[in-house]
Amino acid sequence: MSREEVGSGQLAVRLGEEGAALRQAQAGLRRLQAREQLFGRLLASVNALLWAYDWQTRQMLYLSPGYERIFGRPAGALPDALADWLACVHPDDRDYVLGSLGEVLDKGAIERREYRIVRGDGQLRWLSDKCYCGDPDEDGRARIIVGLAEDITERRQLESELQRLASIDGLTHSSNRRHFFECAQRELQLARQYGTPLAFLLLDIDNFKRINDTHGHQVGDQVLQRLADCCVTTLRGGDLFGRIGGEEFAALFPRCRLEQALPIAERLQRSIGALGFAAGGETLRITVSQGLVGLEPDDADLGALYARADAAMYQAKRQGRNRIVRL
Ligand SMILES: Nc1nc2c(ncn2[C@@H]2O[C@H](COP(=O)(O)OP(=O)(O)OP(=O)(O)O)[C@@H](O)[C@H]2O)c(=O)[nH]1
Repeated sequence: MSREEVGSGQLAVRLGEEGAALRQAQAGLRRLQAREQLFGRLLASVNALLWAYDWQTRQMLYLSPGYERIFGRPAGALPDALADWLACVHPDDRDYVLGSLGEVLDKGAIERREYRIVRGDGQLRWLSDKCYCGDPDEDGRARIIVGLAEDITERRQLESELQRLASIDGLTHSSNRRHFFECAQRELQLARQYGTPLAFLLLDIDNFKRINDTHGHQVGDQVLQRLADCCVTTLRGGDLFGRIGGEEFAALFPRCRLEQALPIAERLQRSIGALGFAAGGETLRITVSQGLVGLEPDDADLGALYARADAAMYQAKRQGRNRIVRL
């Protein structure tokens, strides 16, 4: 075989090898492109936003297409995206968002990070924005934070509605016993802390059993509802009020001495006495007995205040009902 023939044979082999390598590279490229398209479709279809932020350069590196949908704004130029992001955060939550972003550098991950944003159309939305931080580079400097933000507004609304429902009395829509005493406990702590006065009132409908027995439970329920409405409108803004038993209600007057609470109890007595209920062709009137007490230095807890108000209220019953007894 001549030298020329050997040379052209080697060239053909090399060309063949290079052609195979090229086809392999092209197939690899097609697979990468297909995978990129798949990721693109996945990111565009999930109702969440993936993001990456370079803590070192203070620049957003990546925002998935969810940004436009969740924030209701165009993605804009990447370098400004963090500023854009913060501008959309509710002003009261901005410090928290920045602070927790820095915190993730120490903790490695923040699983619960919830705050409010204002969308492009002005709507207020709640975000759950978990974030994670990778290990530092070899030079120990570059820090990339990645995050997953989801719109959780509906969940937050549901939670607060459940909370509201768990704290109100289903019939009168006033605070239920548990919620009333929780709030009263907080007020008592504040009164102790700041040395301010506080008054506590128990109010019980007189002969309510007779109303039920004579006119039926429906009329009884109506009495409870209207009495509660009447108390809420008669009391002042900062006062607490709740239904703590069948026909028993309680009120707490923060920063109010016993003498200052008395005119309020008297006003309640008059407003309730003026209520009229249509029952069996006549107008039914109701009265209430009230026990009113003020916080005293010896009162160890809310229980002590409650016990004295209860004793005062039963004294009012024994004295003939339709009256206020102070203790
Ligand atoms: N309609 C109605 N009645 C209720 C409700 N909860 C409790 N009651 C009734 O309230 C009545 C309370 O009766 P008592 O404890 O004997 O008190 P009272 O008749 O008001 O008598 P005094 O308190 O001594 O004036 C009972 O008949 C209970 O059935 C309610 O949600 N709706």
